[in-house]
Amino acid sequence: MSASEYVSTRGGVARVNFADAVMMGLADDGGLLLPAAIPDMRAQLASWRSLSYSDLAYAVMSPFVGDAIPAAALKDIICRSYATFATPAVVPVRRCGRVHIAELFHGPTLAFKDVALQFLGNVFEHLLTQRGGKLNILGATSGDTGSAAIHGVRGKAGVDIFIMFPDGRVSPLQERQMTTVPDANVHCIAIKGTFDDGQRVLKEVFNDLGFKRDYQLGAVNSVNWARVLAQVVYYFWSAFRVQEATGAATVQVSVPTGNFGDIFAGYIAVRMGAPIRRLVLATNENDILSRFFRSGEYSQGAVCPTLSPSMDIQVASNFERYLYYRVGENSDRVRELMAAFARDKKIVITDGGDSLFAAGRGDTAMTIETIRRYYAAEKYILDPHTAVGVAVAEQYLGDDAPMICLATAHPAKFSAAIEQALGSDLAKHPALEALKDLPVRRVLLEPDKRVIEDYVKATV
Ligand SMILES: Cc1ncc(COP(=O)(O)O)c(C=O)c1O
Ligand SMILES: N[C@@H](CCOP(=O)(O)O)C(=O)O
Repeated sequence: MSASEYVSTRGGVARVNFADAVMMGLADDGGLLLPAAIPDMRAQLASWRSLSYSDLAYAVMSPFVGDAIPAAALKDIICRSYATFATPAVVPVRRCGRVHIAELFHGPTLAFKDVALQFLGNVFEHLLTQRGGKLNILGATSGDTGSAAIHGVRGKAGVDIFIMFPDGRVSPLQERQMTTVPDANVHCIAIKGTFDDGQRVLKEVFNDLGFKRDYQLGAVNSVNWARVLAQVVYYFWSAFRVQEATGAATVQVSVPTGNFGDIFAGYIAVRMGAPIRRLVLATNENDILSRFFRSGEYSQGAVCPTLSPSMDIQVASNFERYLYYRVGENSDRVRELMAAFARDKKIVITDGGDSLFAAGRGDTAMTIETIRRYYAAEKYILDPHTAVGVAVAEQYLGDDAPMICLATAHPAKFSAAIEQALGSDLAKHPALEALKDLPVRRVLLEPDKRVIEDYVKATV
């Protein structure tokens, strides 16, 4: 079995290579694609420690790409993708009080999504050049994926991008990062509903295989394996940086979580041999995932708006990928469980749990208190999502494995939350200030499969 061949969590798709997996996005049987094998890279760790971010990205990702993209082209794609970041380190890691912050927000749209979406945009461009044809990307966002995906493909030949976002439920600056982009291939759709409604419609449209084929649909959400793969890299990177700084044998990583994409990348990194002892899963009040890891029950509640809007998610797309491993790579069992969840909005796993994960919930009061405390003690401004991760991480400090907290967005994207916590909007970023007076383009539509398909048909 090979890491560069892909299977579906639901077992209904013939094996495909990396290029076909990227173009397929959501698996054609409604499941999610995963590599047929995860390579054990422990023997390589010593030589990986001294690599630059781009060289490490090549080392981590190339076994999963195989011969679908020639080595020189893959290296070029990776270098161009990370040259757009504001710092040569790409992901700087800094000590901040009792934790280490891995800053994932130095890309063009100031959120961790850029790490994967700069890469995916360039992979799409490469594959379209090789294969010909065009691509109509359909995505759903709770705030950050949308603008990162748009900036990954804006102005690229042969690509149109349609992004659905929940009207009134993303921050004003997140919305402007999407709707002020003037390129003719960018189409922003505010939907009357929540992110979960958008993600449901996204999957319904991708499961309409005739429409998917006729309109050459492509996926930028973390249903696309390339998204997860590019995120695996920074788990190794930040673990190495903290090991250098502290001499620790292993680290812990705290991940603010919504759609389970980011922390699932951490899970893959651990399976590859990353020196990570524990993954700390942190949610806001939308706590379906933290409840699952504490109790075994995965049960859907109503989406609740919070100060960390990008994590206002109840149905976590990548949970199905994790479930596949949790039930012993048994796709029949995954199909049964997903059917049960669709029917009952609940599944229960009674296998005694997974000791790799710890989980907790950081609510609004904890988010505000954590932002205040870090500003007072460290003069460091945490964005509200990162603050959720830090608040939960603090419950797991104290053993000899240092704690890395993934900083998933720049605080300037969430000025209302920063103002609420610190009394005034202390976090500004010139790239965001520049958007304030630009004209916006958006349509407002119902979160309905037919409505979205008709809009795509009428636009392309
Ligand atoms: C700023 C921010 N933090 C955390 C998350 C949660 O990441 P994931 O959905 O991969 O769990 C998101 C959204 O994905 C986000 O935009
Ligand atoms: N928080 C995300 C939600 C979409 O998640 P994805 O990782 O599946 O793209 C966002 O910011 O849009």
